[in-house]
Amino acid sequence: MERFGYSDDELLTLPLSYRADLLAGRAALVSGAGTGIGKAIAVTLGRLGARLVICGRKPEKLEATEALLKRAGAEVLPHALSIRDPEAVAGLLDAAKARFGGIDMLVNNAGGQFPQAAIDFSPKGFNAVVDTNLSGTWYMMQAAARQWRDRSAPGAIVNIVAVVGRGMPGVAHTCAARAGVIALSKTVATEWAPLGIRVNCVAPGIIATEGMNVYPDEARRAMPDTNLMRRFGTALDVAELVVHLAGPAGNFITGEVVHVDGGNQIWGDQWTIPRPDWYTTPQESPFPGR
Ligand SMILES: CCCCCCC/C=C/C(=O)SCCNC(=O)CCNC(=O)[C@H](O)C(C)(C)COP(=O)(O)OP(=O)(O)OC[C@H]1O[C@@H](n2cnc3c(N)ncnc32)[C@H](O)[C@@H]1OP(=O)(O)O
Ligand SMILES: NC(=O)C1=CN([C@@H]2O[C@H](COP(=O)(O)OP(=O)(O)OC[C@H]3O[C@@H](n4cnc5c(N)ncnc54)[C@H](OP(=O)(O)O)[C@@H]3O)[C@@H](O)[C@H]2O)C=CC1
Repeated sequence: MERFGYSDDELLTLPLSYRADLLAGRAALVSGAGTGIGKAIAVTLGRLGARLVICGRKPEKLEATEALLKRAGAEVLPHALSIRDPEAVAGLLDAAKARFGGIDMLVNNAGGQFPQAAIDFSPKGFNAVVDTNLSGTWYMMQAAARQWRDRSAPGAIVNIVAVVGRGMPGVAHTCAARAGVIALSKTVATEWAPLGIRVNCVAPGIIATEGMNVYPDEARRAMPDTNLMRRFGTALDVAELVVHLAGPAGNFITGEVVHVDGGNQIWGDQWTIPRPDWYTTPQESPFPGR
């Protein structure tokens, strides 16, 4: 199988667009940091001087990112949990406070879905995706905001979502959850501005990560045709945008959804499951209008 995503050495050495001490003295919490985009975000923040709290369900994935962050000279606190457990999330924020005095930036990257026709979703499958991507992200946002309020400290949240403006056939559950995160983010950007908390979303298009292996070969092969650049984006494309929004360059940006998608929001098919004949061959509608 084709390798998707960066090697550890690439994550540590690829040139960045920011000065090396940009985030010195700041602490960041990144969810889903054991793989793919989350790992690239954590390592990029660490290379720029931030201290890191990293979380995800599987400790062995976090250990790999921890080792990489140490090679980058960053202090790191790994903490295994499911973001679907609100008490565990509260404990995570407590642990971050005990170790670093609190965080300055929260990046909600953990998430995922499986491709399936919506008509076949089971209640358990639909709920698993909504619990992870919407509820889990919310528990993290609220726990961080409460801590910032209680510390009278400012904070920045970046939520990783997806390109959902036109829907995405095959992943309706995630479209519903991500649209929910976008609406939540815009709403609390307003409620929390008086607390000095900024809230933004990043919507990646197709990004080369090992997470892409959940899609069938045929769907993955067609993915470069879904954007104007005719290729996959990289985890660093996403990570550098996160630095912009969470760091000092983003000080006047809140309530925003920034797409890093090669133009997929305006052009390109988005099928993640085989298309029905309806969309591939000329059809005469069996449902004529009156
Ligand atoms: C052309 C443009 C394409 C753009 C692509 C779309 C943009 C997004 C890309 C990405 O996000 S890249 C990849 C990101 N990573 C992942 O998606 C990770 C893989 N997915 C998951 O981990 C799961 O899907 C999950 C549901 C998000 C995890 O939840 P949980 O661990 O609780 O789930 P499970 O225990 O595995 O399953 C619960 C329940 O869900 C149903 N289900 C799960 N997988 C499938 C499947 N492949 N097909 C059908 N149904 C599935 C099922 O009901 C499960 O219950 P049980 O049957 O196991 O009892
Ligand atoms: N790659 C792409 O093209 C796109 C990705 N995205 C989104 O970007 C994010 C990162 O994707 P990517 O890196 O490609 O995929 P990955 O599958 O590699 O990353 C997802 C991460 O989320 C973690 N995670 C999943 N569920 C939970 C949970 N309940 N609690 C804590 N952590 C969890 C996983 O770790 P563990 O299994 O250890 O819990 C994993 O590290 C996801 O939200 C994804 O949906 C959006 C659009 C496009």
